Amino acid sequence: MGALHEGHATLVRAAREIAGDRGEVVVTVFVNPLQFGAGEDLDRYPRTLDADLKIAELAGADVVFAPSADEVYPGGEPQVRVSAGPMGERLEGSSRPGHFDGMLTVVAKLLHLTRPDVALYGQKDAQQLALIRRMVRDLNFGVEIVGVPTVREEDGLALSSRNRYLSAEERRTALALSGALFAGRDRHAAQEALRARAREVPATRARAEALSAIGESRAAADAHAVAKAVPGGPAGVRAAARLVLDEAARTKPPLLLDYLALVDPSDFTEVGDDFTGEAVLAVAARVGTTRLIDNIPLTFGAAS
Ligand SMILES: Nc1ncnc2c1ncn2[C@@H]1O[C@H](COP(=O)(O)OP(=O)(O)OP(=O)(O)O)[C@@H](O)[C@H]1O
Ligand SMILES: CC(C)(CO)[C@@H](O)C(=O)[O-]
Ligand code: BAL
Repeated sequence: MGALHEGHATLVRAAREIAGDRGEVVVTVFVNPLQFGAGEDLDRYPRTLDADLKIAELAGADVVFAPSADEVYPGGEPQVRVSAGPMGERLEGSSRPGHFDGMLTVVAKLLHLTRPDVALYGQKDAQQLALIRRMVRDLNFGVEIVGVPTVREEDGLALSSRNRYLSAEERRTALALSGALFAGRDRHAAQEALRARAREVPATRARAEALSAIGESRAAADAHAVAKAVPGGPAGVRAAARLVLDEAARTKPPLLLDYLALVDPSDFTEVGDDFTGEAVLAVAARVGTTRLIDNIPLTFGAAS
C-alpha cells in the first residue's frame, strides 16, 4: 500500500533475485479503499510516493505501478467482488469485516493488470498471504505466490507503515506484540527440548527411578517429570504469550488486545492440544489509535 520501509524493500530484493537480470520487477503502490472499514485509517494512511519511488528503485524495481482509485475502480465501487469465504471471517476478518473481500478483490485486479509470473507478499500479514494463496489455487490464477519472512527492528518490532503513527511511549508498549510472540516461541522451544529429553528415558516410573541413579539419566528423568507437569503444547505457548500481553495491558499507555491465537495456517482455525505440524502464533492489538498485527510460525513435533 506504499509508505515503503525495509520490509517492502526486502520483498523487492527477493523479487529481483527471482526475476534475474532478464526479468522485470514491478512494485504496486495503492492504498485500496475497498479493504478499509468505516472508522479505519484510510484518510490518514501515509502516502509517500516520492520516497517510495527511491526505495523501490534502490531495491531493484524496474517499474512502480501507482494508480489512482479512479483508475483502479473507474465505475466506482465494483459490484462483483472476490469473497474470502470462512477463512476471511476469522481473526483479522472478524475484527475488520469485509477487509479480506476488499483485499482479495484488489489483489485479483492488480495481478490481472500486471500479469506477473511470481508475486511476493510478506508473512507479516500471514492471513492475507494464506488467503491470496487460497484464491490463486481455488480460482486458478496462473501465478506463483512466494511468502517473505517478516523483517523486524533490532528490538523485535515488526516493520509496518503504521509504526509511524506511534509516539515513543506507544512504541515501547507496542513491543509487547513481538515480545509475546517471542515468549510463546521460547516456551515452545523449551517444551520441545523437554519432550525430546523425556523421549530418551523409559516412560515407566520404576525404570526412570532406576536410571536416575546415573547423573545424565537423572536429568532426563527430571525432564520427563517436568514435561509432564507444565502445561504443554499449544496451551503452554498461548499462556506464555498472554502473560506478556497482560502485563502490557497494565502499562501506560496500555495495550488493548484484540486477539491472540495459535492457528492452523491452512484455514486460520485455532489448533487443538494434540496438534502437530506448522502453526502460526498471531496477535493483534491497539496502542493509542494505532492497530498493529504480528505473528510467528511454530512447528509442533509429533506427540511423544
Ligand atoms: N515487516 C515486514 N516484513 C516483510 N514483509 C512485510 C513487512 N511489512 C509489510 N510487508 C509486506 O509488504 C506488502 C505490502 O504491505 P503493506 O503496504 O500493507 O505494508 P505494511 O507496512 O504491513 O502496512 P500496514 O502496517 O499499514 O498494514 C505485504 O505483502 C506485506 O505483508
Ligand atoms: C495485498 C495488498 C497489496 C492489497 O491491497 C495490501 O493489503 C498490502 O500491501 O498488504
Ligand atoms: N497490510 C495489510 C493491509 C491492511 O492493513 O489493510
